[in-house]
Amino acid sequence: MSSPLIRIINSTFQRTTNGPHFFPNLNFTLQSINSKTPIIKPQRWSIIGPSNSGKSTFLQVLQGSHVSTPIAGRTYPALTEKKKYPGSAIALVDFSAQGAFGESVRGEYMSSRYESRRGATDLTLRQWLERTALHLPLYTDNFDFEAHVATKAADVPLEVVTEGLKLTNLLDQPVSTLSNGQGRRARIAQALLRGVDLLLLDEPFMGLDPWSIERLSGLIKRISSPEAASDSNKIASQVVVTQRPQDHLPEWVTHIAYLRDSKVLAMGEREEVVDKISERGIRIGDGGKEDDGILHKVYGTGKSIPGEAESGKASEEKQREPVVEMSGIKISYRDRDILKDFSWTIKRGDRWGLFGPNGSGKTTLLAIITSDHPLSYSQPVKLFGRSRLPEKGTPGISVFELQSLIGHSSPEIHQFFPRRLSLRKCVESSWSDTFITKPHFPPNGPKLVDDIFKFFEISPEEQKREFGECSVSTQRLALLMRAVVKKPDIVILDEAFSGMDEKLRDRCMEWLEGGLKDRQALIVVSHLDGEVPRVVDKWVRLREAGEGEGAVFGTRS
Ligand SMILES: Nc1ncnc2c1ncn2[C@@H]1O[C@H](COP(=O)(O)OP(=O)(O)OP(=O)(O)O)[C@@H](O)[C@H]1O
Repeated sequence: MSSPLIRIINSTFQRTTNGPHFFPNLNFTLQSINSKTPIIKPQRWSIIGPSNSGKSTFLQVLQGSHVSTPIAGRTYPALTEKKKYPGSAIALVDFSAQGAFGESVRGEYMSSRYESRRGATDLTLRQWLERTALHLPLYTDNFDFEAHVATKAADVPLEVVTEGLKLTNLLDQPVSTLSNGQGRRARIAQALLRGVDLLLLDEPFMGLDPWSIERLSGLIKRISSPEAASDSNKIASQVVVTQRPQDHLPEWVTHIAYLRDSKVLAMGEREEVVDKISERGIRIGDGGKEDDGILHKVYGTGKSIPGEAESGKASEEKQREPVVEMSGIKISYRDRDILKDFSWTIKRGDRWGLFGPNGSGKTTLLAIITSDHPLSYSQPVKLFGRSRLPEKGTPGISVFELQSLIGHSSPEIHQFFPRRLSLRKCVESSWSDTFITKPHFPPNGPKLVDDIFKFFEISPEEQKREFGECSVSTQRLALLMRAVVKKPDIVILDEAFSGMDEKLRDRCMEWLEGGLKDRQALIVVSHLDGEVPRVVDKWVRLREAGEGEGAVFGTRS
């Protein structure tokens, strides 16, 4: 029998010796798979719980963080045998909104993501992976990185990892320009390159398209198999993931710990825990998968209509004013076409879903609408009937005008939103020129803010809480409220519900169903059916480079 990788016996944890206790009397064992005594059935754990239940903290405990009482209650027998320390043998990859790439993006806001001339400190994916895998500094003057990388090999070949994560053709791209999903895959590649024994992945599937989920899921299964552990040419690492109760439960998960309020509600073999938890009325898995959902139609075999979506009520359709008119957009980076001859008209009252795999150009298109993309000046796009630059005596539409007409929530805004602002100030910043400048309230502004907080039952006391202190679920809610509160003509919800608890998400859906006015247009981006509001009735699906020509349009009905 091999020694366990982690053994926790009847231990309780604290952040500091005077701080509150969590996971009281925890017992947890993770068997190790190694080449000498392979165990037949690998243990693959999923730590499940709603937002704020302590999932990330649980991973930190496994990693060796936080004070354990008794100190000797938490040990790493298999690592000790190999003379390894948890710090070097265990990697925790969390995709928390801030600092996804550490120093390499240095607080640049999204408009800079699209600029072609980049600073010397902006690393390519290859440089970033090589430097972090070899524990080199990211930037140092007068240091010959190339020579250093050439003489030192990483524990695991770069190509093997990047191939497995579909990153090979992105290696020469600056890391700061990777799409959300690409960035997540890059973070996992970075950890794998370090050749760790245990990979702790905090919500790894969030924001990934169905194909990337399948690929990553397959990779996790492969690297954590006894076959990989016994073959020195293969990448091998045990894996523990966290997920929300409603997320799809991968078939390879063998063990579950279900958490609530930093306590373990049930722990053990998969089926046992699923049964035990369902007795309490909690459902695990498959909340985001609906066979009759809109995404089934978008990506499935359902018929789609090439060209612009048709509406049955043609005359009514004609009367509604367009708020966005794109005719023949073309975006390419170096030799890669992202969007080619793309046309799209969004009218008042439209409820659009914008779908497509990671990296297909959804965020880029939205950045053209919000004018965060420099190409919004030169591309054939009209916003509210006007171009960005003056045209035939008609003045161009300014960034400030656009800001007042558009409400926007996105992972990028989440990433850069100031953590010190209160929830109330976050929502009020809907009327500000920047996140932190004073809002230009209309007369009914404060009342609109009061009303929306009332709808979501957030008391004046709770409104004073700092954004950074709140759970990711509450942060996402605050950003959604910020996007909709001023009742803008265009509401853009880019993955606005990812990281949100199911109950809160449903309440947001209710708000959208009752709260949106006919003059408002809605654009939603999501990779999960459960996160597409029912009001969305039209869709456009982009394709990834090399996946086929052109976008496809369709309707829900
Ligand atoms: N400056 C740049 N240089 C090269 N490629 C870029 C640049 N900026 C963006 N890209 C690429 O453009 C493509 C579109 O990115 P975008 O963020 O719009 O995709 P997305 O559909 O929103 O993806 P996700 O679902 O992962 O958020 C990606 O492949 C990205 O790597």
